[in-house]
Amino acid sequence: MVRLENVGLRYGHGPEILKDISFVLAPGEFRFLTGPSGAGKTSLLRLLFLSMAPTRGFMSVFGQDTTQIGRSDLPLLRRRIGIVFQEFRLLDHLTTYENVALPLRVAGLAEEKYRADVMELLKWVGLAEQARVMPQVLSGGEKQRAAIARAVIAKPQLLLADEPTGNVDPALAKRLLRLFLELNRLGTTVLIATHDVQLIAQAKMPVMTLDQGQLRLAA
Ligand SMILES: Nc1ncnc2c1ncn2[C@@H]1O[C@H](COP(=O)(O)OP(=O)(O)OP(=O)(O)O)[C@@H](O)[C@H]1O
Repeated sequence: MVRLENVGLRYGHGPEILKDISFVLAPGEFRFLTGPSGAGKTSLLRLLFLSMAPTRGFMSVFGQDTTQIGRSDLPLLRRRIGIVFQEFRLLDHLTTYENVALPLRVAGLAEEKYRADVMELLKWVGLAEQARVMPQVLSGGEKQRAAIARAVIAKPQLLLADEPTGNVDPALAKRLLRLFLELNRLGTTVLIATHDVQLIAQAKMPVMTLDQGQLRLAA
């Protein structure tokens, strides 16, 4: 699904912030990515979402060498990835419902085919009442849940999530974890960057730790 070999990353002429990162994420795996603030977790997710290219090393996503992926290939490849950004990135001109439904609309599905699924997922993440409101009026935790719902609605092959429980209480975090685990059970490969030790303890899934740009894998 994902392979990195001795990947390094620097921003401009700055210091190398990811150093010799090597790991394989096999199809169907569920892993956490943790590490201190500034360790490079978001940067690693940016690489996997193909928002940036490594400055050295080899990387492949869905079996494709990322240096061979052209700009025009990106939209189709990204449709296979669900992503929860730390800053949510909801579209301001769409309602919560429309934001969550967007991946299905983009995939060409007719609304009558997905309306019930979107409403059910909104209910599951506790946003049924907010379906018709615009993102500006949502709280931080509500925005986060909308972003998660949008990332999982199309059952992507790969789910990348950056601090997906950073804005919700422990009970909701537990509920969201169930959503990620269920998605994984249905076949999605999952990588979650988080500081949430409770979440990691509950999931009992492998943890990769980034420290000063270097990766350690702990069981
Ligand atoms: N666009 C950028 N330009 C220059 N430096 C950047 C950029 N984005 C991140 N960095 C630097 O890269 C390093 C890693 O940042 P990154 O956001 O990947 O860490 P993180 O582990 O996700 O941190 P946090 O847990 O606080 O979100 C930091 O030193 C940061 O200042």
